[in-house]
Amino acid sequence: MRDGAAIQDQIPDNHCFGCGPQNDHGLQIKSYWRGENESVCEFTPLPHHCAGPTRYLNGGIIATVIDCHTICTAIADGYRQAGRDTGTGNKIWYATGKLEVQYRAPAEIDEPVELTAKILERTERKTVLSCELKSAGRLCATANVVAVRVPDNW
Ligand SMILES: CCCCCCCCCC(=O)SCCNC(=O)CCNC(=O)[C@H](O)C(C)(C)COP(=O)(O)OP(=O)(O)OC[C@H]1O[C@@H](n2cnc3c(N)ncnc32)[C@H](O)[C@@H]1OP(=O)(O)O
Repeated sequence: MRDGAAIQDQIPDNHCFGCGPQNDHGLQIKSYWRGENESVCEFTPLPHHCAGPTRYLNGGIIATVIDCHTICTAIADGYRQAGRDTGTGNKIWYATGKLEVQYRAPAEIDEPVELTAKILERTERKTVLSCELKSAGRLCATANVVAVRVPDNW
């Protein structure tokens, strides 16, 4: 179950490799709210996103999708906290201050990965999130992320 349109399709001017709709060479992940403090994302790897063995997903790609899913969640939450629809009015941007990933099991290259992010804490300057990544129902990575509010000219 997920709520509304993709968060990334509501954030303007995003050329990010992982989540920017404006980046034709990027991963173009899509994240959706699931309730108040949780968001979900499903990403289908391509064969060239592999690790050394071609059957497993590259760890950098795993970090990137976790990074982008959580930071976009923090951005959308920033708009919610401001009482605005995502992407309306003055831009709200967050950058990754900290991204800590634990790789618990390999993720299959030929299965979609499912990400669930949770907002644990928020202040005016930062949002702390956790994230789980599953492949074929197996927990493959967990992460803690600190998203830091940055000016809209960052
Ligand atoms: C259209 C836009 C769509 C964008 C989507 C992008 C998704 C992908 C996101 C990325 O990949 S962004 C690229 C990777 N990240 C960077 O390049 C960030 C580089 N670092 C910085 O620019 C600055 O260090 C940063 C903005 C993160 C923080 O600098 P500040 O001087 O503004 O922060 P400050 O030191 O005042 O700390 C603000 C709060 O954040 C906390 N903080 C900052 N860095 C931290 C850190 N590394 N770990 C933990 N907490 C951290 C800090 O403790 C503090 O918390 P409190 O308010 O509770 O005291």
